[in-house]
Amino acid sequence: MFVSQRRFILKTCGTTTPLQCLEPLLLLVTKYAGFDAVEDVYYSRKNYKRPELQQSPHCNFEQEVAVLDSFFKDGAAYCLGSVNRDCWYLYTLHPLRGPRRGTTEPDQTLEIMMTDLDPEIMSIFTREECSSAAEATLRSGIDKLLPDMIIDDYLFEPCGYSMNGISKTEEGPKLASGCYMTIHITPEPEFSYVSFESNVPLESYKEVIMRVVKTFRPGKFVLAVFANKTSVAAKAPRELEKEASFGDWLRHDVHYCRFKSYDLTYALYSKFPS
Ligand SMILES: C[S@@+](CC[C@H](N)C(=O)[O-])C[C@H]1O[C@@H](n2cnc3c(N)ncnc32)[C@H](O)[C@@H]1O
Repeated sequence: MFVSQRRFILKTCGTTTPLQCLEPLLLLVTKYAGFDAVEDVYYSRKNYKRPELQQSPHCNFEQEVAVLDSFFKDGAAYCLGSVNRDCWYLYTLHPLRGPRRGTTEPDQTLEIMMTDLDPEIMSIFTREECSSAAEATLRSGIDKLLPDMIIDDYLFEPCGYSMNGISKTEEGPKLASGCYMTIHITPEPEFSYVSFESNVPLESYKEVIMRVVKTFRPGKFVLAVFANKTSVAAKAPRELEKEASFGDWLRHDVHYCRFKSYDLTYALYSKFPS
């Protein structure tokens, strides 16, 4: 969970039920932070491998949307990608119509959702191979993905890895202060999955994406890149729309979307025919 002055970011996994925190979260924000309106919401996830194992309302996106709609009156739900294969669901407020309240401070997000990962790399994220999270961070090269990050990492027993990073604010940072990156790794070969997310402001994400996919070597990955008009990354969604490959990974699907103040590109790449 990342908390900043005007925003919460919650990332969960497994069979957690993040939408159930909406009501208490909104109450707490009103009571303790004095905010009286929600400026925007981004609820997103990749399609599940085994949706039937989830708990309500997360077994299907329609149920999730119904819960979100009960809180927000101007929400819009999207599915990008192929509904019978790989896709990515998004619920957000203020699609294209209506006045937008609040500020338009620069904002951008890069998400890379990777599946079918190289077992040799995945073995790093087990207690058998590494005795500490710090060792796994160094051996995998996670520490080199973005410069100047203070990393809080965790290696699960017997396997699994999570890290949260915040950019350093002193020593003349190469990155803007307050940037985050977060990586979560499920190394089990039957359902291996790695998610990477960051709000680092860059004009182009091509190099970071290449570093990330070379580090984890997925068979397949989904990209989602958001940027608003005031961001240095404003042109990044358009740039990625044109990117037919990343090294050995070929693109199989792409969508470019325009929202009121954000542009978004979704794309699916794989090493094999999809
Ligand atoms: C990356 S973790 C989930 C991370 C979660 N978002 C977090 O930071 O708490 C998922 C991987 O860790 C393993 N794991 C081991 N113990 C776990 C636990 N107590 N909770 C969640 N995952 C666990 C799972 O088998 C899976 O490979």
